[in-house]
Amino acid sequence: MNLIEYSDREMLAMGLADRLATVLKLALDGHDRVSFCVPGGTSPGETFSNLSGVDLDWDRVHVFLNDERWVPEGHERSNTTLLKDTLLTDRARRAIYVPMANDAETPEAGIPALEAGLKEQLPISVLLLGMGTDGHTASLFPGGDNLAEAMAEDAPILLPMRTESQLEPRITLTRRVLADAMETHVLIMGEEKREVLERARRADPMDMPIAAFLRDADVHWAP
Ligand SMILES: O=C(O)[C@H](O)[C@@H](O)[C@H](O)[C@H](O)COP(=O)(O)O
Repeated sequence: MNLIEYSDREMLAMGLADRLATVLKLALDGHDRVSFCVPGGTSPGETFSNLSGVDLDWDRVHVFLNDERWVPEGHERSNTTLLKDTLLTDRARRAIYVPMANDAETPEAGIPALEAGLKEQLPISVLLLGMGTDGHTASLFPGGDNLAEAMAEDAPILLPMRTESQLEPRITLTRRVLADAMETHVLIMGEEKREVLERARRADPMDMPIAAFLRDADVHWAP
């Protein structure tokens, strides 16, 4: 793991956007198209806004989420809405959005169509992950009802995930899909998450799923 510390959150949002732009450019130099997989939640908004203004061949960049909360688009907890409002705007409006949500009633009903679209995006070229204070990443939650299946080597691309700590059902890319990424960056902010990160470095991924992705990752942190 490579830890990159920034003096504050604004510097992180600038530095991380810059780093992601560089790795996306490098990937675009070597490939006709690249896939860029990003988290939802509250942390990445400013980084996304900075990145959206970068001059890149966005029309060759396929963007999708790590995971989604099963709520309608436009809902305040919709990661898709966050992505469209903060990243897929400005220059990055030309990027190709790959859906991680649809209007099916349940995750189980929605997943087959989403998997069909995601299949051709793998392996992920550039992966950005977030982390929760319980050590979850994407929607790989400690204690999640499908965690064992989602962490397995033979997991499907996507699985539903339900857990008591979360209001609504989720869908998540599984461990093997995320772990296959060519390049992994993790975004965390605040002292509490820094302590969680230190614990996660020695943890069993079934207890703290972020542990499965740290070894080769660049972790970007600000207080
Ligand atoms: O939908 C989500 O919530 C995520 O994609 C999730 O894995 C997130 O990255 C972490 O929970 C951190 O969330 P915060 O940035 O809100 O702390």
